[in-house]
Amino acid sequence: MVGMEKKASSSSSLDDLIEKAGGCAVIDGGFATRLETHGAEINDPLWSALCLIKQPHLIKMVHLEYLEAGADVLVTSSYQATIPGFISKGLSIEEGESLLDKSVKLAVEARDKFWDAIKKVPGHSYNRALVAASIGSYGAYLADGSEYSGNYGPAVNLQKLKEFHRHRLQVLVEAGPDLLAFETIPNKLEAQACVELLEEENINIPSWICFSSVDGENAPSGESFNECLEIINKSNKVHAVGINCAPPQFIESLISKFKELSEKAIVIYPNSGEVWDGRAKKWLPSKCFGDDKFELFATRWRDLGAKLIGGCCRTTPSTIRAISKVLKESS
Ligand SMILES: C[S+](C)CC[C@H](N)C(=O)O
Ligand SMILES: N[C@@H](CCS)C(=O)O
Ligand SMILES: [Zn+2]
Repeated sequence: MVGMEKKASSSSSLDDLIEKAGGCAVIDGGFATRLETHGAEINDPLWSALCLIKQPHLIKMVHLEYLEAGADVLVTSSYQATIPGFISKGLSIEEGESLLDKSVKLAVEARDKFWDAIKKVPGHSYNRALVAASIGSYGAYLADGSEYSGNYGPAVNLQKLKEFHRHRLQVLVEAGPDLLAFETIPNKLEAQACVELLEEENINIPSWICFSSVDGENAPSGESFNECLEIINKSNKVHAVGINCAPPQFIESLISKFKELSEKAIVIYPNSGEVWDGRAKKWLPSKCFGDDKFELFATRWRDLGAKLIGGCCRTTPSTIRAISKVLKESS
C-alpha cells in the first residue's frame, strides 16, 4: 500500500463496465496499424489522424471490427490528432476542433450502431462498449519516436506540456466520451502535466494514464515507475494506470510492480512485440506474439490483477477476439 493515495470514486462507468465484464474488461487492439491493413495512408506526421481528414469511413469500419471481436472499450482515432498538427496541414483552429470532435463521434456512432443491433440478439455475450478518447503523448505529436524515449529536451517543461495538452483535452471532453485514455506517456513530467490538467480543468470523466516502456522496468525516460505513480496516486481524477504499446513479454512483471505501487485499477494493452523504428517509420521484425500467445497471456494478466486488457500496435481484431473469448470463458 502506498501512502497519501487517493482512490478514484468507486461508482464510475468504468467500474460498472469492469464488473459487467466479469472482473476484467476488454479494450480494442491496434488502431492505426489496423487502418493500414485496410489501405489507409498513414505515413505522415499526423499518422492515423490523417484518416480523420481523408478516410473517416475506415475509422468507423475499424471500430466496428473491434466491437464485433468483443471489445468492451473503443479507443478513438485521436492519438496523434492535435490542433497544431492540423494547423500544419493548412487547417484552421475551428477545423482542427471539429476533427477532434469527429474522432469521438465516429466511435460513439459505431458503438451505438453495433449495440442497437446486438442487443436484439437473444443470448448475446456483448457489453455496451465505452468510448475512450485517446490522448497521445507529446512525443506522439513530435512524430520522431520520442514516445519511446521520453527525451523531450530541456526546453520542454511542465508548462509547455500542459499548454500542449490543454486545448485538445477540452475539445475531446466537450465531445462527450465515456473515458479518457492518456497513451504512451514516456516520462514523469508528462504524467504530472496530465494529472494537473485533469485537476485544473475539473474533469469528471474517468481516465486512465498508460506509460510505454522499453526496458520492462522503468518509464522510457529511465525514471522509475515508483516516481511516476507517486504523482498519479495523489489524484482522484485518475481511475486506472498501466502500460500500452510495450512488448507483451514485459507485462507480467510490470503488473506486479504496478500492483505494489498503486491501488488504482491496472490497464494493460501491449503491442505485438514488434519494435517501432521512429526514424525509418516502420516496424522492425522482432519477437512477435500471435493470438494464441495473447490468449495465454490474457488469463495470466487477469489473474495477476489487471482489470482492463487489450492490444496496441500490430495487434488485430483476431487478437481481441481471442482475448475476449478466453476472458469470458473463464470469468
Ligand atoms: C506508437 S508509434 C508507432 C506512433 C507513430 C509515431 N508517433 C510517429 O509519428 O512516427
Ligand atoms: N490508440 C493508438 C495507440 C498507438 S501507440 C492506436 O492504437 O493506434
Ligand atoms: Zn501502439
